[in-house]
Amino acid sequence: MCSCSKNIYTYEKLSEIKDFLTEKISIQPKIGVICGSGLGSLGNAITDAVWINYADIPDFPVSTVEGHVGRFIFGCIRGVPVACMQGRFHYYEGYPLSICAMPVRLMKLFGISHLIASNAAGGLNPKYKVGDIMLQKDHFNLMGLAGLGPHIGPNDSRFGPRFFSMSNAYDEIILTKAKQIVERLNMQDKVHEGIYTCVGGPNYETVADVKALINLGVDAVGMSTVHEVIAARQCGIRCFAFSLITNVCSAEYGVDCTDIHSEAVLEVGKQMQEELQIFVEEVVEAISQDN
Ligand SMILES: O=P(O)(O)O[C@@H]1C[C@H](O)[C@@H](CO)O1
Ligand code: HPA
Repeated sequence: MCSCSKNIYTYEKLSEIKDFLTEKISIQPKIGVICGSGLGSLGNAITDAVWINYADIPDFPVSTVEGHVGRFIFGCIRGVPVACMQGRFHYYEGYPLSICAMPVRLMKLFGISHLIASNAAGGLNPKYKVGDIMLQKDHFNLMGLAGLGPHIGPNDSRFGPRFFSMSNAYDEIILTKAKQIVERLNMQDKVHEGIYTCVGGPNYETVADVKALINLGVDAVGMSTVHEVIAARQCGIRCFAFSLITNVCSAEYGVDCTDIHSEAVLEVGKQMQEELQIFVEEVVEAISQDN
């Protein structure tokens, strides 16, 4: 499969999926939340929840990765209606980027105005430690430079214009509010602001990869989010994203990095789940007050 293969998730198909889901829920989500690897517990913040497994949605892909439950939760966080994805789709699972980003377009059809995306990532910035959080100030679109994207192929303008700016991809107002929340929750010692990039994976990076990414000004590396934010910006959704640093990437040969594996990534998510849940609740509340 390649990123430019025919996109079966047309506007009409996504409208059908939306109608199917609408019959099962009683809220109209305003904010979309995507839980990263090991961060599914962010869904615990949701009240009046309705869970819908991806496997039960006609023509929907399924999550094949551990740490991604594979379901939507529709409900409220602090009274704000949300659609939460407990599990996303990754390029390395064999899904083209158009499918990886498809749920963002689906959530747009529900009327979401904002997206909160989270991910597990490796720290490239030498200041980052395991368990730290990086608020995404921007991303470096490495896969895009290689000609891969969620929007390659015919453009349906109902999902946004063919050409669009990515210069304010991460909303400055939400980022400022998130930084205020960090101070209020006394998390400033472990929170940074930085640049994320997405690689194809599923292997982690070589030392040469790490050195190159550092030279490119990237602070954390993962395997998601960038294409979701591109699809979101194309259709006018305001974005906020953060990375949980689950491991640090070595830029030196001879350092034993065999502790980088998916179980370790999930374990860090587990350790941080309560703190991150409160953080996300606060961000949702702050976004809702902004509108
Ligand atoms: O879904 P995210 O981006 O959080 O997942 C990251 C990247 C890989 O899927 C996995 C690596 O362990 O975590
Ligand atoms: N590299 C890429 N993706 C990741 C990493 C990493 O080191 N850690 C968690 N997801």
